[in-house]
Amino acid sequence: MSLPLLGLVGWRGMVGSVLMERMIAEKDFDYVEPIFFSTSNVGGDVPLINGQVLTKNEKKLKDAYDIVALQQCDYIVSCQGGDYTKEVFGQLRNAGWNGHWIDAASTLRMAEDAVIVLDPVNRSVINQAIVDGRNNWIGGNCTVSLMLMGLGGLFNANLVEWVSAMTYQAASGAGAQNMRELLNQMGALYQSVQDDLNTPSSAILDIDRKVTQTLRSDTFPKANFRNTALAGSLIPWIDVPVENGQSKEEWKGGAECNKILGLPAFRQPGSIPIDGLCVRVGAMRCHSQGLTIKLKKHVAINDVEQILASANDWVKVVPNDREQSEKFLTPAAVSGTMQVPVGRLHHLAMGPEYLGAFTVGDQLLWGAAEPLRRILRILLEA
Ligand SMILES: NC(=O)C1=CN([C@@H]2O[C@H](COP(=O)(O)OP(=O)(O)OC[C@H]3O[C@@H](n4cnc5c(N)ncnc54)[C@H](OP(=O)(O)O)[C@@H]3O)[C@@H](O)[C@H]2O)C=CC1
Ligand SMILES: N[C@@H](CC(=O)OP(=O)(O)O)C(=O)O
Repeated sequence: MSLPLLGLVGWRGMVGSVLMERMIAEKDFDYVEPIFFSTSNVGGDVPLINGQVLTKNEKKLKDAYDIVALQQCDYIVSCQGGDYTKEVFGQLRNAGWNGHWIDAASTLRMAEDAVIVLDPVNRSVINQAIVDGRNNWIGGNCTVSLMLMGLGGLFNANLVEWVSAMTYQAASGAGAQNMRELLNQMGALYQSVQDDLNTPSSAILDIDRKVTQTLRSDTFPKANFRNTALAGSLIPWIDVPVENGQSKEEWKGGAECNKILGLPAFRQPGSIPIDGLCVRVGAMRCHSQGLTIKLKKHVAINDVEQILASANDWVKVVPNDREQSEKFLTPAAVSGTMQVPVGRLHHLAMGPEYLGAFTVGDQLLWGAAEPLRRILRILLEA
């Protein structure tokens, strides 16, 4: 029996590469015949992924803008970005293609017929959409998905009145070039004071003065971060401005969370207010979030921990203890892993229903690639 055809677009980018690794690890290619598309190397050889040729028949890269070629696919997964989706998706549907479109880009997320996929949190929404014959499946914003992976238990138990999320987002969310630039910035700072650091008697305020001069100098590498330093600093704005003083990244918190949970649209009666400030920090690929959660009632911390821990297989409750927080609740500990630790759980001074929490997650795994490969498997098994 022939396998369903899976078109892969954007497989060599940063998100796409993480997706490929995860699909190989989970043996997803045993269930599909992949067809690799390219926007830049049409006719080139299909890639070796982890040393393997994954295609059984098609050995050349197809044109990612060739609607007829795309139409042959039963499923298309795109990690190519929003501009590609804007250009191709409408043409494909207008040409009568009714296969499953699975996409990492934000373009279609809020479209009425699109489902934002995060199955450990919204499997019931996905199941209903399958019954309804939906075929547009979009991965959520990384910050949103990671918050829901961490806090899903409280939302599912209908305990959340509102959430304020203060984020600490990694350079990877801005793209591969930004990760490189962050490291170049770190290197430039180090170089500017290398001799002083090697001299134990040097004065720390002199070192600091040189670092600040370097941060502000015209030659500091910062083109990708819109001429702003990230290393040794932070950037309190992510993505374009929208209404109400929010950045688009902040708007996504409310808009996407409510949609993922199957609740009324953000700011409509019955939706959960979710808002905060999104900040870029010098982490590589883990987004962290400091959360203030107003619960609908007081819930004992032991019960909160139990509700959170039992929500999915990846959330890990870290006891609110200094050593364990330092060891397990950091980007350094979580990077490259599937775990989503949540900790610093305690009632806040504002009152017994106010809960403080901190969560960390890899924004390329649960924040981008993993929900896509999981919806593919769900659809293949449906
Ligand atoms: N970065 C993130 O955190 C997240 C991104 N997304 C979405 O995923 C999309 C893709 O993001 P991301 O993977 O970071 O983008 P990349 O820039 O890493 O890759 C996008 C495409 O750029 C082309 N490309 C050109 N030069 C290179 C190169 N040197 N190495 C690899 N690819 C290259 C490839 O297309 P081709 O092979 O056709 O030339 C590739 O598919 C985003 O636009 C966004 O919509 C979603 C969630 C999180
Ligand atoms: N905006 C996110 C990354 C991202 O790609 O988000 P989205 O998938 O919503 O465009 C960040 O900067 O960390």
